[in-house]
Amino acid sequence: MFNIAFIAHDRKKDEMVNFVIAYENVFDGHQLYSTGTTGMRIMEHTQLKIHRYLSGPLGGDQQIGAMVAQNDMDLIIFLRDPLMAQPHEPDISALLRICDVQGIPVATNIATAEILVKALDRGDFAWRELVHKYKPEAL
Ligand SMILES: O=C(CO)COP(=O)(O)O
Repeated sequence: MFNIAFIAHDRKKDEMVNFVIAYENVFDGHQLYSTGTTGMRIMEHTQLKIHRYLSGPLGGDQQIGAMVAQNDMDLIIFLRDPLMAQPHEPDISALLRICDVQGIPVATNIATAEILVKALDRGDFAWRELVHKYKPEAL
C-alpha cells in the first residue's frame, strides 16, 4: 500500500476526474490524499476514500509537501495549469522542489500520469516499500 496524492488546477479537474475513474481499480487499496477541491471532485465521481487537505491556494500544496519532506509520499499526480498564473505559485514550486529533493515520482501532465500509474500497477514502486521500512526513526 502506497501513499498517493492527487492535485489538479481548476481547468485540469475534469481531466483528473476522468483519469482517476479510468484507473480506480489501481488506486483502490492505496492511501489516497488530495488538495481540497480536487479530492471532493474525485470522491463525487468514484467510490474512493481520499484524505483531503486544504485547498491549494489556502495551503494544501504545502501540507502535501510536508509529507514529501518526511519521505511519506510515494506518488503525486499534479495536473498543473501551465497557461494560467496561480496566486500560490511559490507553494507549487516548493512542492515540486521538495519532490526532487526526496526523489518522489511526480506527474505534472496526463501522459506522465498514465505511465506512472501503469508502473504502479505492475509493481515498479516496490522500492518505496524499502524506503518506508528503513526510514530513520527520527523521521
Ligand atoms: O490549487 C491547487 C494546487 O496548486 C489545487 O487545489 P484544489 O484541489 O483545492 O483546487
